[in-house]
Amino acid sequence: MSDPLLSVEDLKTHFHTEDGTAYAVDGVSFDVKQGETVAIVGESGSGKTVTSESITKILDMPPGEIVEGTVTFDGMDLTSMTGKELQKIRGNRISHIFQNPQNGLNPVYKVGRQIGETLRIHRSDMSKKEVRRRVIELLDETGIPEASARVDDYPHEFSGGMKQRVLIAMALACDPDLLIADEPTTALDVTIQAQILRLLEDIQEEMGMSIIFVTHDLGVVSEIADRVVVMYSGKVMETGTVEEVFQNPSHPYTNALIECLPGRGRSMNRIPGALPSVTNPPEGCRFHPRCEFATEDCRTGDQPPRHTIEGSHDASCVYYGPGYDASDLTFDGAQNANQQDVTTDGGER
Ligand SMILES: Nc1ncnc2c1ncn2[C@@H]1O[C@H](COP(=O)(O)OP(=O)(O)OP(=O)(O)O)[C@@H](O)[C@H]1O
Ligand code: NI
Repeated sequence: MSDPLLSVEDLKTHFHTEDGTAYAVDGVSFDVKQGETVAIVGESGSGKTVTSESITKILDMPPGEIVEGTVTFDGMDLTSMTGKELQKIRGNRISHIFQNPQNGLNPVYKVGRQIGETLRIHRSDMSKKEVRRRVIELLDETGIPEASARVDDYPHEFSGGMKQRVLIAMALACDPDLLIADEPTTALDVTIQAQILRLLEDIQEEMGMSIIFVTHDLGVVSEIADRVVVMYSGKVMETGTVEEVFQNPSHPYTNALIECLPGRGRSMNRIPGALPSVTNPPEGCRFHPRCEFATEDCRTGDQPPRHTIEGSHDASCVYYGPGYDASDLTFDGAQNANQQDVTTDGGER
């Protein structure tokens, strides 16, 4: 089997704040294979953005610091690279798109010029004419009508959804191996969200890049991802393929997230209880204070190891380890969790 394109191993990204150390990402490991979409999912504050921004080190450091771990991309360790070396990778081999398309564009420059900028930096052998032609092509590919005219428009002349398309065009300009999309549809209305998701799927099919898709919305995950990384309080709770995780949610946290989907299980809107403090997280499993199955073992020591359930499916829960019987995790509404089609509507807060 070939090596994964990206391998994040035991990543710890902490912030030094006035209130102490914030353990935002605290020992996260996962792989992304060539051409696959991996969704990072979890409630607000679980460390999804910090994880994804640690990959290319676009975090503010300080106050952030990668205190441990490695990020291996195509055989290179990104964590030990200099800023200059990383600049050659960002926007070129790994590009990011973000939640708010407003912030990604400079209001004073035409969109075509802004997309072309990426090409001028990373593809300096291209002529002005070639850059313009490629920019129009990119706008066209990302579904902007009359691309050859819109290339000379300013950002304010585009709607929110169209701005996000422009930013996707910019991210794709250099044909990246990995696209990191952090809640790219959250700021858009529901119909536009669906269009942008479809666009990303189409583009991936055509270009074959890998995608890391960050979202708090499990409904979106089942539509777009191949594999899922469920995060909670800076830790990975469960990973597996979309089928494995949706048909057989194994960590009580994942199950609770699925129960929160509209029309599911107990139909609660949110998991009862609050996220733990980021500066003073609980011992043991970080989810134990909210977990109805927690035992003494869950309340002490470190986060439990990620026990394999089957294939690539694992869960960081003592019930899958020695001395426990996983069938004691009697999830309410587990039978409902077998239905595969989950809709995107209603998932947003
Ligand atoms: N610059 C910073 N300084 C201090 N703490 C930070 C900083 N950036 C993030 N954090 C903390 O790190 C934790 C993880 O934040 P992160 O943004 O990764 O969460 P998230 O899972 O992406 O949430 P959301 O769904 O709201 O985007 C949070 O508790 C946050 O307060
Ligand atoms: Ni985030």
